[in-house]
Amino acid sequence: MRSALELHQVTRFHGPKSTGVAALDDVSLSCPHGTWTAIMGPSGSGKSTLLHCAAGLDQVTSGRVVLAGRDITTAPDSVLTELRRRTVGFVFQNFNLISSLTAEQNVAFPAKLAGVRVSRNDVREVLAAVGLADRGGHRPRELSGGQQQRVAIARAMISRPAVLFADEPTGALDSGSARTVLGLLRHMVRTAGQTIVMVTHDPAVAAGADSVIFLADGRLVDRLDRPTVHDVAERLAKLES
Ligand SMILES: Nc1ncnc2c1ncn2[C@@H]1O[C@H](COP(=O)(O)OP(=O)(O)OP(=O)(O)O)[C@@H](O)[C@H]1O
Repeated sequence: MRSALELHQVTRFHGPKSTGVAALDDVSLSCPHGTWTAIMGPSGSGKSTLLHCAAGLDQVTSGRVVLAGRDITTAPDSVLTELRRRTVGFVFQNFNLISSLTAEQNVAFPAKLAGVRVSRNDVREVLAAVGLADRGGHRPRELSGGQQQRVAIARAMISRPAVLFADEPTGALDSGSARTVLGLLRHMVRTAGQTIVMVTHDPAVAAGADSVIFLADGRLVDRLDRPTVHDVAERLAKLES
């Protein structure tokens, strides 16, 4: 099976070589299509840097990144911009919805900005898929945190991204809403074959994924397939001690 995302010996250095920091150090990783990968590790271990390099938001110092079959390592800005619009989707901790726009308008807005035509039907379909068919006319303040995050997921999904990147997608949610959002992500992987790459600090969230990779000091140091909350928490505690 071809991978949706591949990192080959990726290093990302910040600052001058003598005094700088290797935020990522020789990381190789393959995420097959239709799988959900969680990235964990202590604070400062390189999780966000990995996500940003994988999504084409940051450039690697050495190594290669192949996203949806395309080597993006040395791609020019114009290609990366196009890629961000059409090939990847992003979901962040704080939803990043526009408060003056309705849920439907929020979902359609980035696509419109990118000059991509989306029909009202497309918007309604994707909102229905996240269980918000009856909330399209509501503004963010009229929605719960979990509902706002589901609007953000619908917004990311409308371009049918090859990879959905999520940075602490449940970090701002109560446990009930977090469960709903995680259930939705699981459903997207299982029924639509969506590929997800997610950063989280929470073992219970990581245990929803198919695999968990662990970073420490920029290096990929461990991996769990079919993770349980207990196993994830134990491995993480070992890295943090
Ligand atoms: N722009 C930058 N300039 C210099 N150092 C940086 C820069 N960005 C990140 N770093 C360093 O690279 C390392 C990895 O940072 P990164 O944000 O990827 O870690 P993280 O695992 O996501 O951390 P956290 O869990 O605290 O968000 C850290 O030591 C950080 O200080």
